[in-house]
Amino acid sequence: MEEPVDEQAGDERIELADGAAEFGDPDVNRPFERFRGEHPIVVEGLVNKFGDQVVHENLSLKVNRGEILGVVGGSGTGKSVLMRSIIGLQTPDEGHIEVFGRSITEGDPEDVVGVRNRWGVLFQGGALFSTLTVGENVEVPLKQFYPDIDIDLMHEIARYKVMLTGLGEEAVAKYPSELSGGMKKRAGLARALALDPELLFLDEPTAGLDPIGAAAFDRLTRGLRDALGLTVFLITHDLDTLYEICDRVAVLADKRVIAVGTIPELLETDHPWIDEYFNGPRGRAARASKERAESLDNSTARGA
Ligand SMILES: Nc1ncnc2c1ncn2[C@@H]1O[C@H](COP(=O)(O)OP(=O)(O)OP(=O)(O)O)[C@@H](O)[C@H]1O
Repeated sequence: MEEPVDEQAGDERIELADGAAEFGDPDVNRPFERFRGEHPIVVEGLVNKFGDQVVHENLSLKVNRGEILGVVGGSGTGKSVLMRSIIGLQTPDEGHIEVFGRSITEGDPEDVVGVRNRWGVLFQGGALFSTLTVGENVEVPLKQFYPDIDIDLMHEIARYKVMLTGLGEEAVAKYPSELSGGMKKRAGLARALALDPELLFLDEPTAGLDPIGAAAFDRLTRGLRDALGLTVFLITHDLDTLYEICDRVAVLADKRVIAVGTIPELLETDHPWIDEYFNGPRGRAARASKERAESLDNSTARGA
């Protein structure tokens, strides 16, 4: 038997179907889309050259959704160039990069704009605008991507993001020159979080911080990843950071990613750089510190 046709309901269905079709189109920028695939970042066969200098040659890497991936390598091995390639600030000579399943290296640049508002970046040193207050710095990406947003709402979002990074409310009105190094990093992080990103890029976030400040920043990074469900691409030279918060570590050497895995997995490889890095005096000290902290945790748990 045929269903009775309700013209009004039919119209509604058509309207909904139209809307759904528009949002289902992969070419449309969907502001509230969340990536559900396994690898938010996929790099394949990357080549980067500056004149005669080959920085990357056939570099490949996949980042898992929800992980904190530490990226290490000697100075000048191309960690920052890799990050810049992924976020579209460096055009590679060859290779393919996808972020959230969309090509960064090919296709319509407008499409990349639709992906760019889904990541946040903390550059080395914070890269804050010195003539803007912390709050105004956080508002920069909001104004860029959501120019019609209500001004009071924008101030409120900026205030919230600043406080999310552990800075007091009074920091909102301060200029970068009035902040300590650690506070600048947090302010830069607040700006990186302005657009509620799914993906966070951190370039040497603990460089220049004292050990206590660095440990606090590590805890903040892990806490934000856990609370907000972020994926974190973290370039660092800080062995304590690797041991404390990174799920996996990617090692850059010989112009490519030579290994990626947990630290115990990396220790099983016999690459001389990896061996020297993790088994050298600093590597041993970081491991001992991690083991001490774990044994303290265990004895506290047993005593409780
Ligand atoms: N715009 C550029 N023009 C020319 N050469 C560049 C440019 N950007 C980077 N390079 C070169 O590429 C190489 C890799 O640089 P990159 O900054 O990625 O290294 P890195 O691994 O991040 O180093 P560090 O650990 O010291 O920060 C370096 O030799 C650098 O001089």
